[in-house]
Amino acid sequence: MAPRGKQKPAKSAASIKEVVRPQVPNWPPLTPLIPAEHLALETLCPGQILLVRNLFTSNLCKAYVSFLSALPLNTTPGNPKRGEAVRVNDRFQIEDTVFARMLWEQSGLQYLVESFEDPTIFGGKVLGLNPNIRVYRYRPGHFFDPHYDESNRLQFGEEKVPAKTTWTLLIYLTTCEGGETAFYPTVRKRGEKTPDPIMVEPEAGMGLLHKHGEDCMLHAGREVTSGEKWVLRSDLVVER
Ligand SMILES: O=C(O)CCC(=O)C(=O)O
Ligand SMILES: [Fe+2]
Repeated sequence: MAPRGKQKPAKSAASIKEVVRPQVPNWPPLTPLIPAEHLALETLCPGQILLVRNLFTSNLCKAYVSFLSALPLNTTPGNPKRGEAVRVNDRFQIEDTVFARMLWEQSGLQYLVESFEDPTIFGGKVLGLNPNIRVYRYRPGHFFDPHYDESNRLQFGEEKVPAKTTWTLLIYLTTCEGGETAFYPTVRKRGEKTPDPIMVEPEAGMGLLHKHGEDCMLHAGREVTSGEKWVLRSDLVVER
């Protein structure tokens, strides 16, 4: 007989798969929504930061926060890898092509991006949203230190089109105190005064797009002081 404790119960193929690839969430439907023609992509910083107010209605935000609260969120440890920004929040991450497509097509984002006055700012032919969906919950005391977001290469869609991410998408699902997304413009000429940071206060339902990759602005998620800040994150994907 094998010594006690040496034998492990055999895992079925299904349970191994679950460990490696968590099941995709059964996301709530994207309704109610304001028709896309009634929304607008506002420029906060030309070629760098765009905002869409009421991308999600307050009822939709509430439905999402209640749904997301039941997901297995992981608290990110405060010890990042070398070169990574300190980030303290609770997060959930999933590869979900179906949801990414639903969010792109149904929320109004596709319409807004494709009808934007200067489509060149997106850095190529926009294909949709990154299936790498992230959910963040920041509780009081949580924050994301200053960092740059990288552009990632991927094969997009069933046709595996060579693609890359060019802009970060954040959708704020709550309004809270603190928790601003702060952007730090760089000083262009020597001796010039450091410009004030551009502060975006989380507003339930607001979408934010900001350019990332090589000319990403340094940015941070400031500490939440009261309430909870919930964010859905993806990226714009373009052909490469
Ligand atoms: O939560 C925020 O305000 C910023 C999030 C962020 O910078 C990121 O996801 O890379
Ligand atoms: Fe970021």
